[in-house]
Amino acid sequence: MSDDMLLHFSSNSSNQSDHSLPTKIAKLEARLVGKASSATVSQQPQQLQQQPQQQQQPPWTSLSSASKFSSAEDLPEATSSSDSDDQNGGEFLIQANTLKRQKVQGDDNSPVFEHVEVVAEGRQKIVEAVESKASLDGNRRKQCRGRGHSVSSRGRGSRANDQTRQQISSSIVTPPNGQLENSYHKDSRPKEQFLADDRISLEEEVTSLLAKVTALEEDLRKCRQEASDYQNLCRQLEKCLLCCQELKDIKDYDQQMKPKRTKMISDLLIAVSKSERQEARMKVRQDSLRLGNVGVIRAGTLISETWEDGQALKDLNAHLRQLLEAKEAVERQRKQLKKRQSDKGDATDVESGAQEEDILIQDEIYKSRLASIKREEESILRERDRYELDKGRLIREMKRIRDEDGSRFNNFQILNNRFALLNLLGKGGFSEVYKAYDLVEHRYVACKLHGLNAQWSEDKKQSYIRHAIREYNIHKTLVHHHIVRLWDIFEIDHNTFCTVLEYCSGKDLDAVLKATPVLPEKEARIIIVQIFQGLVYLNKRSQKIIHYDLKPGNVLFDELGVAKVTDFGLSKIVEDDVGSQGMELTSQGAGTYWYLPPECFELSKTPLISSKVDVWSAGVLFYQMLFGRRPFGHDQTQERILREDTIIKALKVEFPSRPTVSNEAKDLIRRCLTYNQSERPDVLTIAQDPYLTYSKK
Ligand SMILES: Nc1ncnc2c1ncn2[C@@H]1O[C@H](COP(=O)(O)OP(=O)(O)OP(=O)(O)O)[C@@H](O)[C@H]1O
Repeated sequence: MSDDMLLHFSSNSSNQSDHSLPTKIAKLEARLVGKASSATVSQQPQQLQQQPQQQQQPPWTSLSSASKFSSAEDLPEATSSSDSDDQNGGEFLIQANTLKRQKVQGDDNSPVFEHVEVVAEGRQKIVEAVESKASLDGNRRKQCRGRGHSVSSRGRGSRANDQTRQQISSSIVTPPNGQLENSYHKDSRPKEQFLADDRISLEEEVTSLLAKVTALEEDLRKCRQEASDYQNLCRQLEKCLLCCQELKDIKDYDQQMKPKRTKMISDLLIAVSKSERQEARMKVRQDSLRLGNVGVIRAGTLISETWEDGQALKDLNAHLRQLLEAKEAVERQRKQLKKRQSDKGDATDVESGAQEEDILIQDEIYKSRLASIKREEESILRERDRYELDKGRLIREMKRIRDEDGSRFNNFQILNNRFALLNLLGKGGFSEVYKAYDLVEHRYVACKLHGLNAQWSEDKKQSYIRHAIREYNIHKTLVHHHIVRLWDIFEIDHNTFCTVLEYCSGKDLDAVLKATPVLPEKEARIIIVQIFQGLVYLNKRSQKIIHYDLKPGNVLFDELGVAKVTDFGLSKIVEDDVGSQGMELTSQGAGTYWYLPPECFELSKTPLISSKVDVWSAGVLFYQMLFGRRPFGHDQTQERILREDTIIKALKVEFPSRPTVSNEAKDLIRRCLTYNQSERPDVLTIAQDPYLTYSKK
């Protein structure tokens, strides 16, 4: 039995049965032969060194033993790096067996192990011989090993370098048995040739090892960088955690303080609103002294309200009467003068010449006086117009105050734990609109409180709510600069719900036109352009919308004068399957008749409508801004418009001679008020009109 077989046997005897031994040896040999190819060149010198010993023993036996012993230097790494001989190849199996052999040797000095020692000596010699040859490249090799060791003492690189070192060791001093055996038998080249080959091989190996070491060093550098990054991250994380804690503390504090803060804000808002209410009432009192007041007339059991003019109007009217009297007196004098002039025929030439000049001068005086009276009269008439406007505003403000006083929401409630109601902005058909403050978003809003009449049937209430929800569903999706935003909707009680709208602090267009019935064309133009921009938005959505209720009261202004369209209560969603003629108008009769087109008054069949309804309404609005009156049925009531078919007869629009308005503006109005629906442009077409664009020419 060879040394190798013995060693193998002894090392495996504790945990393997004898019958596996031949198989293992065969396997081992096969591996050694298989692995030899890469190490062949480097192993050749060893083979040469070992030749004397091999004369007494089969060559593979002693060499394989030598291999085993040389591997023992790296034993800890070898044993720890793997426990699978399939993975590590034959030489690793041999190393493991060597360890076990040493253990057995300590226990028992059998002749087998004496023999092994001899072989070990032989192996030592081979190692020395190889090392002395390798010393040709010694410095580089040392450098390589030195670097390997320095790296091996640290982290991840250490394991890699251990492997490298093991490779160095095994590749230099542990040639596989089969390979050496083959070389021994087949290779008969001169020694120098082997040495040279060995040197080249070692150099190559060293180069490759150096490259590996460099790669490992790079790995190490990256690891260090990663470690340092990780530390930085940890520090940042700590800071973040601290910040989070602080933030949490602040949030907790904020939460604690929130009710207090909310109370403070709402108290302040209430105080401001109360003083605004007082101021408003004081102003109404003062104005009514000057402008007039609402009085009550009793006629039997009937009590009705009437307007009693104030002192300002009385004074103006007295002044006008005086002027009229003065004018009449001057005109009487002028008549007499003219009579004197016609009577002068009897007088002498001299007398006649003097009288004529006198009459002419006198007449000039009267004419001049009349002109001055006229000027005064005009001025007083202008004042009276102003008075009428002030009176209208006063009446509206009085009504607002009365509505506010009568409202059940006038005591600064906070709705939905969020909206602090302040002062009443106005009252519509079925709603009250309050200025309010959003305590969550911290902005002013308009809360529209829809009250259902308690007397209404459940059906009517449900229908109203359905209608409002429909309006909400349309309106809430609209986000545009020229459309009032709808923020929220919620129920207040069984009979009341609230919609929350963007607050527009300016007047609505209705109030603007009541204060200034005629707007300069420039101002009217920019307003209509904004309205059309809103309409274009409504018609460019995937779900097109017809507003259907465009009128001055539904155009609001924010604090910067930006116009915004509101009130989508009558608006219609144009469904995808609607034909080119438009959708059916199911809510005929609704809307404000001055602003609706002829097709909406069609009675013979269900009218088909489209965005052209809004084009007509915008045309009416623009006309009204420019000329101070509506083009059709201006002085008529809604009921009369319907009765007299005013709009159905509105075939052609006429323009007053004054004020002067540009032809472009008139053309736009004519296009908007095209009687025939099929010929009238729709919103997207009319929006292309050059008058509605401001691009530089
Ligand atoms: N978002 C808002 N911002 C500021 N004021 C508003 C807002 N919405 C409405 N108002 C004002 O509230 C008042 C009442 O508005 P509302 O829409 O209820 O009246 P209306 O249009 O006259 O009535 P109706 O809608 O029943 O015809 C008006 O003076 C209007 O200017």
